[in-house]
Amino acid sequence: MDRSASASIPSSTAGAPLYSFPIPSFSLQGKNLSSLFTALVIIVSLLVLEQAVYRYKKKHLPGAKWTIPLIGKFADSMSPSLEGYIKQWNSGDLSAVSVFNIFIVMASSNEYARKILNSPTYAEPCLVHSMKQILRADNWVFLAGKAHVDYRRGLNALFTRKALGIYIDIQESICRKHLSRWLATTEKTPAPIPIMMIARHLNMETSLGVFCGPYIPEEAANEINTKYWDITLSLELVNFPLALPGTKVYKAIQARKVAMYWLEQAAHKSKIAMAEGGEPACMLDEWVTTLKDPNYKGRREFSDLEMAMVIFSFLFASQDAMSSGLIYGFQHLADHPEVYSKVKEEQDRVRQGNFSKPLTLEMLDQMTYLQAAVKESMRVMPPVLMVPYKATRAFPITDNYNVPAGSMIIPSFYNSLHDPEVYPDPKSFLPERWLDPEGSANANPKNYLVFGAGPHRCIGLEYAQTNICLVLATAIAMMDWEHDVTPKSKLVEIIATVFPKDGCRLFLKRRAD
Ligand code: HEM
Repeated sequence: MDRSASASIPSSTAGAPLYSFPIPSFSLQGKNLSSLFTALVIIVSLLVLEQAVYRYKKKHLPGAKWTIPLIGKFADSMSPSLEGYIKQWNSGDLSAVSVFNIFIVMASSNEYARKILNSPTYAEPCLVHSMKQILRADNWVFLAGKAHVDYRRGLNALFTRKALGIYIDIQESICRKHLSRWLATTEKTPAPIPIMMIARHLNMETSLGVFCGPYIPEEAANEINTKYWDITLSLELVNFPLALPGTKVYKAIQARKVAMYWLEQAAHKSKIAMAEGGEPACMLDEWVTTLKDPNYKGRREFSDLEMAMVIFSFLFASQDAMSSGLIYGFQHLADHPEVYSKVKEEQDRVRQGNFSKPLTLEMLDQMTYLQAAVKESMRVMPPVLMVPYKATRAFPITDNYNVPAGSMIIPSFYNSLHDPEVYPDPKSFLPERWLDPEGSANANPKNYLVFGAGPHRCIGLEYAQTNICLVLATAIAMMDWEHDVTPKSKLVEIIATVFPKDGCRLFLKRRAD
């Protein structure tokens, strides 16, 4: 038995000298020395190999010459900043970083961003690393090639003009309900309110209302809304690799389970309601009805689980991006009184002074200035800054650079949307640039990457634009707002998408007329 002090005295013994902790003793002789030496050689070799592989993959691309061992730029990816990204994008049309030994190529120019989005043979969306765990690996969004094209074709029926016409009443009534609550809050305490979280709630209830209609009770919508924040928080470029209890990904998976429970129930109820001859009143109903149409060509049977996964993918794609678009819509209008008053004049004209008349798609079509303002708001501050793709094979992106197979390759949209050749004075919020059909903004639609491009281009883009216009039009019908500008208003918080750092604080006042 070892009688040495270090082996026998527990470390918690009061008064025990520091040296008496049970530190494993290495006798620096013979076999132990050679094991230690071997271990050191292996570690150093692995570290050298790591650097060599990074340098080999990076070649001449701009980026750090060396990568921080094991973690790379993990710390930066934990607290991303728009300024940091802009610096990276401006360092070259293509640039390299490594995080947790995932080699990442950032593409900032319009040419390369579009090339990635339009090259399904070489690259496919990988969203962020954790997404397969959160969305489930069998979610349709992870399909590739023909399987993806066919599946998506069936879903297009949910975003036709006819379908959008069904959704509009739901959108408007939920919007009016929420805006009335916002006003009631400020009437109690006339302080400015940060709209970030309440706009997210409005958006969540609208999405669930549009997607699932009466089949999701309000308590469920509230529960999903609260839990969903865990999903948003988990959307980091690179997460801790294991979904252990307590990690962000683990919490996000629990939140998905709650949402999926309600969505599956909703799919089931919609099928029953439509089988009983009900009229379509939401997206699920529209889908179930389309599948029964004798002229419909495509797969006809979808289980409740499959339908729930599709609806969850829509929720996932829309909750953060749409909330960001909405919040900056409010902020940009408040910060530009000349634009705000033109939007108000247009509302008066289109609604002919009747602000309680229900909105229709035709009325929204006539709000061309508001549409331009919404388009411009998302150009200045694109909700989605970039979309991570993965190189499925060596991708010859330029004549002298192949993105190595297995790398992350991230097209970013910011530089395309701030190209001074296409959008003169790119940082300024100028809706007028969209009013001239011959102007450079309209002449270069390839630069407007707010909704991506290629086979994975946002399927919900018309619905999204309509909804942001509808919320702002309804808000103008019900209230006036002013921005409580703080030192953080112009700073950008990146939590999956972009938000003003102070949560966009607004003074709200019920419209007098
Ligand atoms: C302002 C709001 C929105 C923005 C800025 C936005 C932006 C985007 C972007 C950038 C992509 C990736 C495109 C690509 O890889 O090329 C995308 C994909 C997608 N979006 Fe949206 N989106 C918004 C709202 C919505 C809504 C409301 C829905 C559904 C109702 C939706 C559903 C989807 C889906 C399903 C995809 C993946 C499509 C596929 O892989 O085929 N999005 N969106």
